[in-house]
Amino acid sequence: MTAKVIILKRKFEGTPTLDNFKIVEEKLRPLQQGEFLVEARYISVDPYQRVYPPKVGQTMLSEQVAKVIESQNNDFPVGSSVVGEWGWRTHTIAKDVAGEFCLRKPRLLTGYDGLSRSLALSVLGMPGNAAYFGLLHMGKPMKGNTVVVSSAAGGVGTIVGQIAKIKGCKAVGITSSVEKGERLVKEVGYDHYVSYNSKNFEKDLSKATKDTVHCYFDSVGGEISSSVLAKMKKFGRVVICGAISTYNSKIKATASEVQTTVKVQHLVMEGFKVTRFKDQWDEGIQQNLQWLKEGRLKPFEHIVDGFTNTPNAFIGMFAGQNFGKTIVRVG
Ligand SMILES: NC(=O)C1=CN([C@@H]2O[C@H](COP(=O)(O)OP(=O)(O)OC[C@H]3O[C@@H](n4cnc5c(N)ncnc54)[C@H](OP(=O)(O)O)[C@@H]3O)[C@@H](O)[C@H]2O)C=CC1
Ligand SMILES: CCCCCC(=O)/C=C/[C@H]1[C@H](O)CC(=O)[C@@H]1CCCCCCC(=O)O
Repeated sequence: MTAKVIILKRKFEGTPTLDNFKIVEEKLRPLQQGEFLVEARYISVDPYQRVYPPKVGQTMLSEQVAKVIESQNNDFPVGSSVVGEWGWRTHTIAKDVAGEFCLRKPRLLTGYDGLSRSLALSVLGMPGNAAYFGLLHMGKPMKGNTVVVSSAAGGVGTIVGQIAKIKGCKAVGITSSVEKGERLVKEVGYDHYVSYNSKNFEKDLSKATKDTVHCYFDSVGGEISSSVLAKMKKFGRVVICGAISTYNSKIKATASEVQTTVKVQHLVMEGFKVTRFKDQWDEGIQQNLQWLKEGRLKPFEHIVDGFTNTPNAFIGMFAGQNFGKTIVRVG
């Protein structure tokens, strides 16, 4: 068996380009006891792969949903579907990770009858839990609150907006264009959208929020966030999920002055990495699954076909080509 593997050929500098990646072939040896051979079905591309890249020459990191096609491990029989951290590669000799549940441990996908297994990389996986725990544990949205979400049309943002609505809030989504904004309202259920590329951004944001933001779920940072912070209500909560507007910057971003607003408005600003919730992981997955089955949570996935298109999917995500979670469907 020969695997196709995408490695980091050149260190990222600025926005990723095709030249950062190389596809190589790797001949796989026969399985040993305890191992199983997985064939990728869906590969996740995520902003963190830009922030925490592998060393040059090594495989791009990521989770994937795969099928077991050969096995020397009774816990992972041939034909089963698994999610695991195998990176941008078509085939992998996998083994279990000793000990308790962790995100590095291969997990069998069960209970997916009638559902696409790609959901394990979106609503029923890491982005779903970032939305669930980030909004509910830190954003603490209360009925009637106005919740603003940046990168609202993305993998995490499409879920945050829906959970905010489930909790009885008014949801305002920020995105790059009118087209994506209209989809946020019509398809996702946001009450309003604001395009950060509009020359009336400040005015539009004021109108959509009535200058009263109780909770800001921030995935972008930078100037967009300065504008939202200026509209926070006293004792508001700011959840720092990410800062994608800075990830491709060649100059290290310095902190802008938020102290005055945070002080004057008595804001609580809290950041998180979703891995912090590993001990409660299943709570988020099960709640999102229940909402999905009840039709209260809709999955939004931007599916890109073909393994060799994985770098394009990654690059496209930074250019905002996605609506929902970017996932590569292999083969
Ligand atoms: N804290 C945690 O544990 C986790 C954090 N994250 C973070 O959440 C954020 C969203 O991740 P994810 O949902 O996977 O990705 P998305 O699906 O949201 O994709 C990225 C989006 O970012 C937007 N974007 C790109 N460049 C800029 C820019 N310069 N300014 C504003 N928006 C920009 C684009 O949308 P648009 O067209 O609207 O510009 C693009 O679609 C990231 O910051 C990521 O690092 C994700 C998972 C877990
Ligand atoms: C905590 C960031 C570590 C990044 C590198 C890494 O170890 C990735 C681990 C992922 C694992 O494959 C399954 C996951 O869910 C992990 C990613 C968690 C991402 C958290 C931070 C995301 C961000 O800042 O965009």
